[in-house]
Amino acid sequence: MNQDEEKEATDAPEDKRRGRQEANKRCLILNPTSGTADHIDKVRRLGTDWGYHIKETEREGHAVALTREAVTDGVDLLAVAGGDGTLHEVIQGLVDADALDEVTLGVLPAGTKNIFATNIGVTGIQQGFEVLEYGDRRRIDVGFAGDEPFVMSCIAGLLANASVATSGELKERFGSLAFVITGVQEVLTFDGLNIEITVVSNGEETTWTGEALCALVGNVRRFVKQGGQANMEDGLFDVVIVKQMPTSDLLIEAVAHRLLGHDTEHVSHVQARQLEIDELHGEPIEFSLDGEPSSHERLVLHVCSNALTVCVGSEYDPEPVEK
Ligand SMILES: Nc1ncnc2c1ncn2[C@@H]1O[C@H](COP(=O)(O)OP(=O)(O)OP(=O)(O)O)[C@@H](O)[C@H]1O
Repeated sequence: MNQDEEKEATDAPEDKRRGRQEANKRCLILNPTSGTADHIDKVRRLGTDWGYHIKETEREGHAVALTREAVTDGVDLLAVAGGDGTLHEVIQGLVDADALDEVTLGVLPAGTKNIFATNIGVTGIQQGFEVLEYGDRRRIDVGFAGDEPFVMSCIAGLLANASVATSGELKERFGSLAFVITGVQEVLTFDGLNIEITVVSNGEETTWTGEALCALVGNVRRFVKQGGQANMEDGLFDVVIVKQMPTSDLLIEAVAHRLLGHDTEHVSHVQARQLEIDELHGEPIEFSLDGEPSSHERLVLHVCSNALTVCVGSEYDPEPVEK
């Protein structure tokens, strides 16, 4: 019995219904195909116990429309059972309905990677329901790439190709490691990006032009040093530019940066409220927005500060210290 199941076995249903009075209209959007799809019965059962109206997705992109419907229904507590892709669609639905500040959002990790859930201290489905009920509410930043919202990251270049190219089968077998495996395969064939990046930081504009392996823009995720959770409430992106370098240096740089926490020659890190990424030769750049692919020659990114209320677990740290 895992921790989640142990806790579930000791919780009486009447305790579950003793929720917050103010959250009187609740809806749960369930992706029955995410992860290994073994969460369906558990989410349906617990969702009903906790008093949620459950809407199940029937196809790719469906969570956008279901979220818009939930807003029209006047829902004020919205649970998302799925992975990061489902969450991305729900955020898009909230933006479409102009309702980012009208609902309180909680996640029930039922995907493959569940990066967002992990970063806000939600580790299991049962615990996720409890966090929705009793957890702290925090207002986090939402990033926009053009007019498309993202909460975790916008990645251009090598890692975008890797995260998009990672097959469902690989993800199922290897989880997080699948991204690393695909990344190593991709690095051998990747040509690099010819880009200009203009960053607005502390009111000052700085431009970087050159050949890059990738540009990583994190809201919830931090990519430098040991990575981990970024400050999601500071109104700033964590921007990392990894310059083009010989493949043989790449691993050394990655190890120095991630494991040893050293700054390295080929990696620039800056915090910014807004940035523009332009391809210099008019070629489209492949981006990954919260893991979903998109393609642009030019992208303007900005942060909407403290735009979304989310239910966070006790492990969530509003001001994580960079390690
Ligand atoms: N009924 C459905 N049939 C097929 N695809 C669906 C259905 N409902 C949702 N989807 C799609 O499933 C995709 C994957 O969902 P999601 O990203 O949440 O799970 P995951 O890939 O397992 O997890 P993670 O993104 O955390 O690694 C999304 O792109 C979504 O559009």
